[in-house]
Amino acid sequence: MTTLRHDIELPNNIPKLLMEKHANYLISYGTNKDEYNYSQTEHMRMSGIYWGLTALDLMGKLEQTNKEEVLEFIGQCQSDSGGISASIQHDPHLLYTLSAVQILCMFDALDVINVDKVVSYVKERQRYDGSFMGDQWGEVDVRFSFCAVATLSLLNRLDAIDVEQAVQFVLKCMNFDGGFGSKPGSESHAGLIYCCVGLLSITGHLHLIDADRLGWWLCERQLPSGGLNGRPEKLPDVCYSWWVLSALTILGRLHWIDKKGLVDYILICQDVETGGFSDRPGDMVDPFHTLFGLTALSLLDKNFSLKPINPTYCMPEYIIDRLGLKPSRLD
Ligand SMILES: CN(C(=O)[C@H](Cc1cnc[nH]1)NC(=O)OCc1ccccc1)[C@@H](Cc1ccccc1)C(=O)N[C@@H](Cc1c[nH]c2ccccc12)C(=O)NO
Ligand SMILES: [Zn+2]
Repeated sequence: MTTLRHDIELPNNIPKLLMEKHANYLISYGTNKDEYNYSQTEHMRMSGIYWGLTALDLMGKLEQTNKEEVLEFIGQCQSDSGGISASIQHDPHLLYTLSAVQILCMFDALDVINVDKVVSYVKERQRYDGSFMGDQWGEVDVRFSFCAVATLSLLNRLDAIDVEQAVQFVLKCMNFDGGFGSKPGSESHAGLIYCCVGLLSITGHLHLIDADRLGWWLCERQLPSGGLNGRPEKLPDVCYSWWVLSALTILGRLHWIDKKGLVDYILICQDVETGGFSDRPGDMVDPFHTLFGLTALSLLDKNFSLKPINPTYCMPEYIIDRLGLKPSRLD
């Protein structure tokens, strides 16, 4: 009897990587500010800027962006608490504090913010059990542990928090399937696995992971269409290419994936008219899926002439090298 599998059929003509169209899509996305989609994403604007700039840098187009305008915006988003918000006058949060620090590292412009106050904001988010709250309202999620550790390591200030306790909380989120959920007892999810593997890579604790069991769960995400999903029984989605591939790369098991099948799936998700990538063929494109389509292709095949991406930080490798950071990987 046939088991129902959510998946999609791939057309037979696969377009090549349309880099110029993607660069033009991202550059024009930030310019017409009254455009509907732009206005609907104000609550995550800082992350949106990080997605666009990282994608443009991978394509060698960072110098075509308005650096001064971005730096001015970030300076206005740091609150008295030291935390950074998604947009001006919004509440600060670890998610956007990370995005802002990632952008400033790419532009080599950390002087536009008060770094000491960022460090104290992050430090104040850690709880007695090692976990982190995203903001002052107290939601706990292992995503925020990654935000805290990634932010402080980019600032070379990991000394400000209890790293051992942070690692202990991540281990409590590990499930019998080798994966990780958002809190102890939560279901394994590729995005949270990326956060937990990334944190353990930064702190040098990858040896605590069952790499074969987790690697197996991750490569089980690949469907007949070649695409990857984020959990069993879900549809494929371009952004899960990144969450799964970055974790597999850190675990030294990227070769467990059928690369050709995945490359074809990602290329089919390009919009050949407007530029940009969508989650599935035919859907609306957005900067989020455009970044994660490009970062996945960068990990899969050097011949796409994209700059190498660091799997732990989701930032161009040359930036991580410039900062002298060496996140660990299993070989
Ligand atoms: C809030 N987000 C999500 O929940 C997306 C929604 C989605 C896209 N495609 C299917 N669902 N999901 C998502 O990012 O899931 C991956 C994930 C989940 C948890 C932790 C890390 C990654 C997206 C935004 C979004 C909303 C709706 C549609 C498209 C993008 C989002 O901001 N994701 C975060 C995920 C993330 C990346 N790095 C991280 C580091 C720490 C914590 C989170 C992230 C992001 O990209 N930040 O820079
Ligand atoms: Zn997606």
